[in-house]
Amino acid sequence: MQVKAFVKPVSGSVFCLAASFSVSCRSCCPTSTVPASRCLSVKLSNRTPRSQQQQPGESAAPTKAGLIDGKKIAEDIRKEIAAEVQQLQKAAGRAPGLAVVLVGARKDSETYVRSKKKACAEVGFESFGTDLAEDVSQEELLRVVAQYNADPKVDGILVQLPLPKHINEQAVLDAISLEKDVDGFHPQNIGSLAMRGRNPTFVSCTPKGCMELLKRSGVQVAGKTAAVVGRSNIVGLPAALLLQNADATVTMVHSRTPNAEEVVRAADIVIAACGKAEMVKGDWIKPGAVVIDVGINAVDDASAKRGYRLVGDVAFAEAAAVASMITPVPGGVGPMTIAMLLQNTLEGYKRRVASR
Ligand SMILES: Nc1nc2c(c(=O)[nH]1)N[C@@H](CN(C=O)c1ccc(C(=O)N[C@@H](CCC(=O)O)C(=O)O)cc1)CN2
Ligand SMILES: [Mg+2]
Repeated sequence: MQVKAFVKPVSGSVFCLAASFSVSCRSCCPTSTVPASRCLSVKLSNRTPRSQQQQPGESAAPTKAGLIDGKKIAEDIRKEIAAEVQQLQKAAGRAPGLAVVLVGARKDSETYVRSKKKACAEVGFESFGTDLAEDVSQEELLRVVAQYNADPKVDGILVQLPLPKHINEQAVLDAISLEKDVDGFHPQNIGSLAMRGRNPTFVSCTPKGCMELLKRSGVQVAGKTAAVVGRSNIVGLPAALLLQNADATVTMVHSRTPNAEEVVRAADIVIAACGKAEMVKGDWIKPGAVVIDVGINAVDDASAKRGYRLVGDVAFAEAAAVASMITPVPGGVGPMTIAMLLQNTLEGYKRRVASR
């Protein structure tokens, strides 16, 4: 079996799965603490002339994939944001502000909202929160959104999804001011993404996080073939548009695609966001492809502490044996969603401060 080395300098986040390192060496990452003598990447790249080495996303013989460490990349981004906030807030006279609206008591939503507020505190943002009962009226929810739209201390607003069935979700998302739509779910933001020459005010966090993972892992997107599995407004559609805007040739795969496996197998870059546990199998993956797994699915596991474990939309072990790089679940795309939310809020803050 040919084992490939990473040759492009990448952030401290793609690490050698085969060598079981949790951080990479300095040839992979300038800030890494692993000595080069222990790094599989270095050993292998010493063997092959640089010009002959395979780039991430280019096809080659089967290989052990490098892990794209979203948790570490998200941490790096939070540090960058914290440093920028420190610099900006004195002149601005206030910190960036994010308002988080939670409806009901879903455990997962409560966890995500808590994580978002914690992340705000970590980077020096002010967070505002409104928790509403499961049976809140749409009118009351819209009133809360309108209040935050008018609040000068609030740069970003998000309503945690999913919402209870009796609420018209799209009507609520449409009510968030375009300038504060840090989730990027407003139809005008998605529409602008689809049009050449128009930039959205905000790009939705999960697809933006996928692109950031590719960028910080040294994956060249331009000229590559990409498959996006899933066509949701929140992830699949914007992810496909972002890849296309980055000059990839993109095919979307969904439940009515007759030749899904074939389409995915032709792709240099795969973004899996179909919400079905381990649906994308190892033999769907083109050797050397880069795999970004958006799925977070809980599967029963009596041996796990919580009684379940999380898996992605990709059969990880099988795909990792074929891909050149892959994101894990957990610790891949998930943490990037919150890092991108912070980045969007900072962008909104900077625009609002500059326009005063
Ligand atoms: N208004 C929004 N609602 C929802 C969004 C969103 O972007 N905006 N996305 C998801 C939930 N979500 C953030 O809200 C989110 C999901 C997962 C993670 C994450 O870091 N997951 C961890 C695993 C966590 C665990 O152990 O359970 C990981 O993948 O490593 C962060 C944010 C739906 N709603
Ligand atoms: Mg556009």
